[in-house]
Amino acid sequence: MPTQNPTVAISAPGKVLLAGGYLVLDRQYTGLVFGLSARINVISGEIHTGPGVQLNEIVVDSPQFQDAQWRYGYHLAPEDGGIKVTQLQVGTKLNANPFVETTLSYALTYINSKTAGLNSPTTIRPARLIILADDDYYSNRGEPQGRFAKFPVALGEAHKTGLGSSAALVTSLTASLLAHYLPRGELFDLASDSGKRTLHNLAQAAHCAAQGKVGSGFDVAAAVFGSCLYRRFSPQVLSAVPEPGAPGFSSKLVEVVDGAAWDVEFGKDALGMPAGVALRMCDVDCGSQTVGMVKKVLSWRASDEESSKKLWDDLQSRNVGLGEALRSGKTEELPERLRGVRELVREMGQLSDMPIEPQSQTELLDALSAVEGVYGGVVPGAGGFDALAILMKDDAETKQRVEEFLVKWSQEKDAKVKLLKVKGEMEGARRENLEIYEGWI
Ligand SMILES: Nc1ncnc2c1ncn2[C@@H]1O[C@H](COP(=O)(O)OP(=O)(O)OP(=O)(O)O)[C@@H](O)[C@H]1O
Ligand SMILES: C[C@@](O)(CCOP(=O)(O)O)CC(=O)O
Repeated sequence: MPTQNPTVAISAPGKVLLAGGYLVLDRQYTGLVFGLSARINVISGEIHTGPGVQLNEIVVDSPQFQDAQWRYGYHLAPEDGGIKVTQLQVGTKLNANPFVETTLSYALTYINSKTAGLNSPTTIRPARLIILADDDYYSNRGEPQGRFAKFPVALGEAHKTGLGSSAALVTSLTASLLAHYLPRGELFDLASDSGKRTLHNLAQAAHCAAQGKVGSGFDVAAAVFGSCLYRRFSPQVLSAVPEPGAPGFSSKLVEVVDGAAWDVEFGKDALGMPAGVALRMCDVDCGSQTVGMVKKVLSWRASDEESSKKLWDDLQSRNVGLGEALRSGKTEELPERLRGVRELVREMGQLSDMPIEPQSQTELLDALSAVEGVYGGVVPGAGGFDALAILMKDDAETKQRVEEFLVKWSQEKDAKVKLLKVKGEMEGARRENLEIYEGWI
């Protein structure tokens, strides 16, 4: 009788790129990356074949959202194509989820190769995976149920707050599959450095494939390792991986994931958060189109290499100074260092004709920075209208002052600005105990 695969729960944090947006796309520069306490959780468990469940079927549920279930068949593709995953049509709806589907193809192919002695899809038994997201990932949430809110809408209609749900999802889903099918201590142990590296490499490959572009990967790095001083991997590390199911996909994927070409750096000791200081996120209920912004800024950089290099070098130096002040606990330096970073970010926006720190965000940041107990803040990552990142004293009085200020600001400006529950945190992906999901699994 085959042994049961263990029911496993793994969570991964969201992300905020406090400093280094755009620069971190180039390996010459680094980014101050913080994990966030808003986590994406994936619980894996067996499903028993029976009426309605095919022999080779994996079901993925996102029970917080309406109609959010994806069912997949899978088979071993010929010519070393790995495990090919195909979404099964249920009724008339076939709402694809590229992040889930691509992650299944990549992780199951890697897993199958690692149990290659059997070289049969039966080593990958049917499973059910449940995705639960802390509610700060989306603005329009319904009734909270413990850490997890029920959302009154379909996933596609949820207002994202830009905390990196896709990277956290791909990471926790990858880790859950690895832990479910490769028992801990034999071929995969998330608690070990080698296990985290395997998870990072596999999740980066899947996330970049699902997104259809190779970003810097800081978001997956945060999901795996938590807060760190991040230097991206060389894009060509992933360039030779074929499509899932294509000849040679399996061998190439395993060669890349297990290979030594990953020149990525995660300076865990190079970044920290001083005691008594909290990184908080301020949602402006809007959002940004990162891809278009990146294209415009990089086009400016290419068109004006000399002055853009000087600006980026100066900004890198100010970003490093901010990271140093945080690591060493020099909170008295934070206001000036945050102002210095913002000044060059605004200049980059002006020169590239891309409002990285739009006027309305400038006004809000300046006003917030004047609230007692607030050190300052930035438009993180690509900037625009995603949630702001602010550094403030980690005490109830400051939190109350900030929330009162935001209520007043929202009324005066006819805006919807609120402090999210989420906080910066150092830890990356981790196993969770099942009891925190009571009522959901
Ligand atoms: N709870 C969830 N269940 C299933 N899929 C999810 C869930 N949350 C996010 N996703 C997947 O991730 C996608 C959102 O990723 P996207 O890259 O657009 O934004 P993000 O990663 O949340 O934020 P950012 O702007 O920081 O990248 C959704 O379209 C969906 O495919
Ligand atoms: C602009 C960029 O440097 C950061 C994007 O950050 P965010 O998605 O806005 O949180 C792109 C990248 O690093 O992949």
